[in-house]
Amino acid sequence: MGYRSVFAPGCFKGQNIIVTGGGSGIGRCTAHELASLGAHVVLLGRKREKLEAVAAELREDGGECSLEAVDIRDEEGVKATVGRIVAARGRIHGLVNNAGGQFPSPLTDISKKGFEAVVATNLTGGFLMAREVYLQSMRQHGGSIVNMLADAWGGMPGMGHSGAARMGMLNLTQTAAVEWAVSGVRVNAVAPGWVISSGLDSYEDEMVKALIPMLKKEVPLQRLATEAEVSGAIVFLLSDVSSFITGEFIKIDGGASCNTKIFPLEETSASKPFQGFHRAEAPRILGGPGKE
Ligand SMILES: CCCCCCC/C=C/C(=O)SCCNC(=O)CCNC(=O)[C@H](O)C(C)(C)COP(=O)(O)OP(=O)(O)OC[C@H]1O[C@@H](n2cnc3c(N)ncnc32)[C@H](O)[C@@H]1OP(=O)(O)O
Ligand SMILES: NC(=O)C1=CN([C@@H]2O[C@H](COP(=O)(O)OP(=O)(O)OC[C@H]3O[C@@H](n4cnc5c(N)ncnc54)[C@H](OP(=O)(O)O)[C@@H]3O)[C@@H](O)[C@H]2O)C=CC1
Repeated sequence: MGYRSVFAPGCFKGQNIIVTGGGSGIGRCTAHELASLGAHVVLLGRKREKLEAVAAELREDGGECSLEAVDIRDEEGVKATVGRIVAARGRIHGLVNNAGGQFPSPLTDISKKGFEAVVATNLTGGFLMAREVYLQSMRQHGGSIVNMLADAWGGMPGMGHSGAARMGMLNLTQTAAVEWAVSGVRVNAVAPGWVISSGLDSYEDEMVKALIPMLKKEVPLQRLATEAEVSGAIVFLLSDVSSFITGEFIKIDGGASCNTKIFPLEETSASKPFQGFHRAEAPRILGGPGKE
């Protein structure tokens, strides 16, 4: 039949792909996936030593990579960094806007500076990266951008600054997709729920431990995601398999956002509230008004 999967070995050969936050967690895992598929990965983050450690791992596995230390919130730094990458590599085929994070805190305890630091990290920084990559390479040659969101579809106590930034990033994803489609650039996003990653090391052990039973109650698949489950979706959106998908996002949340939470998960998974349910009995079962 001649069918060949794009995820076949070497399917990203000849492509230069920037992964921000490539020195740890989901970024590191994505970098491994892409390098194993033949891409030249440009690892980007603030701490050079973290990037060097991941670069050594990739090279040990036979992968190709380079690295750039920059704070994505620094406009001039981002411009110069993207300029150096284009000068060295010729063009940029893909950007994974993964760098980000926050500190958990109730809204009343967040200072203006703290709020702005989180918005700058999760929204402005991603904007600066995407804009520069577009202006300096993708506008001329096309490409694919994948932005990082989070499971922020409702209020999430302690994460108000981050949730606001991620929802901003969703609209930025859609707007960039529309404005840049004419240049052959696709812009999509992934929205994970909680992921077992190095990122969780920055949270207190007690908080992470408390999360597990909570997630079992709220997440239909009853666990946290793995880094590879997120990087798989990122690679799909970067690849030609998704060539007619733009302005879209993929939730990687084990079904959490589909769960209305009206009934406890253990009840709904067995459809217990509706066993033996007949429409005529609705007023009796649900307690609402109805015809006698
Ligand atoms: C909405 C749904 C979200 C779902 C999330 C699901 C789970 C997500 C998990 C993850 O994201 S894992 C990744 C975790 N990794 C990180 O968070 C690392 C990156 N984070 C950071 O670098 C910081 O948190 C930062 C604030 C985003 C940036 O740090 P920066 O070095 O620029 O800030 P500072 O100069 O240190 O501080 C600026 C400002 O912010 C206040 N602040 C910083 N940390 C805290 C804290 N722990 N508690 C309270 N306030 C904090 C800091 O105090 C500064 O403000 P002022 O005090 O000077 O007013
Ligand atoms: N783990 C989870 O449960 C979830 C994570 N996410 C998001 O996924 C992304 C990856 O998270 P994860 O791998 O778990 O966490 P990590 O903390 O391991 O990764 C975050 C990366 O972002 C980099 N980074 C942070 N701020 C900046 C900055 N200003 N400039 C450049 N690089 C920066 C860090 O590198 P350095 O320290 O070198 O700057 C780090 O490598 C983040 O955006 C995170 O918020 C979303 C939903 C859930």
